[in-house]
Amino acid sequence: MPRPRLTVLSGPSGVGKSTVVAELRRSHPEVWLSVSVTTRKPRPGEQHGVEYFFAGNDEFDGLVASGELLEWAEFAGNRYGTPRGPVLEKLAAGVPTLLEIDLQGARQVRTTMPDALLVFLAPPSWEELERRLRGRGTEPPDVIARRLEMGRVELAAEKEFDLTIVNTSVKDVCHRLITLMGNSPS
Ligand SMILES: Nc1nc2c(ncn2[C@@H]2O[C@H](COP(=O)(O)OP(=O)(O)O)[C@@H](O)[C@H]2O)c(=O)[nH]1
Ligand SMILES: Nc1ncnc2c1ncn2[C@@H]1O[C@H](COP(=O)(O)OP(=O)(O)O)[C@@H](O)[C@H]1O
Repeated sequence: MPRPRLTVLSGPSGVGKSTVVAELRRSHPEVWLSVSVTTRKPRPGEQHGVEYFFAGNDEFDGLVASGELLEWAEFAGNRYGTPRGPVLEKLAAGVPTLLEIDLQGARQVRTTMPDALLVFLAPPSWEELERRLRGRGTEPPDVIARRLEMGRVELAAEKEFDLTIVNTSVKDVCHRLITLMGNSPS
């Protein structure tokens, strides 16, 4: 049986990562999408245990202290982390697994799980990235400015990834990802 592949999807805020993950959840239930823990407040429509596990600062501190996170990072004023146990269980059970995490998290996974495939999701252009982030309308202008600043840093790190997919069409991105995840690491 081919080994299942741990795949990481990263890219600047607003590029479409959540949209791609939501489409994968709908169209490819055979892929397991890790649910991260975050100290960020839920956006309208986000459900505890679906998009994220929403946690307080003390709870997050506890998870870090007890080593329950595979990786974690602070991003734009909030903390985010991947629960370790479920990821290892799914991989051991042969289930293709996807983490949608930021650049700092991707770097940690590169070190701790060197077989992982690191995929960078890129916008068609900087202008389109700004348009998407502003168009989403979920953050106030100061938070958008901060995320765009982070976005420049993330875009500069593209070459650290195994490959780049440009998010022009969400369906095409999903198709590429599924194809990649079906191929065992050589
Ligand atoms: N390191 C790490 N980053 C995460 C995790 N979960 C989400 N992120 C990243 O945190 C950043 C902010 O996520 P979010 O607040 O949902 O905003 P959005 O990605 O702009 O919709 C994104 O780059 C996510 O990929 C995680 O478990 N670990
Ligand atoms: N391929 C695409 N074409 C046009 N708009 C897109 C595309 N992918 C995502 N979007 C839109 O861009 C905005 C940001 O997407 P989102 O998934 O929230 O990004 P991220 O999770 O990377 O921050 C959303 O309004 C989303 O509907």
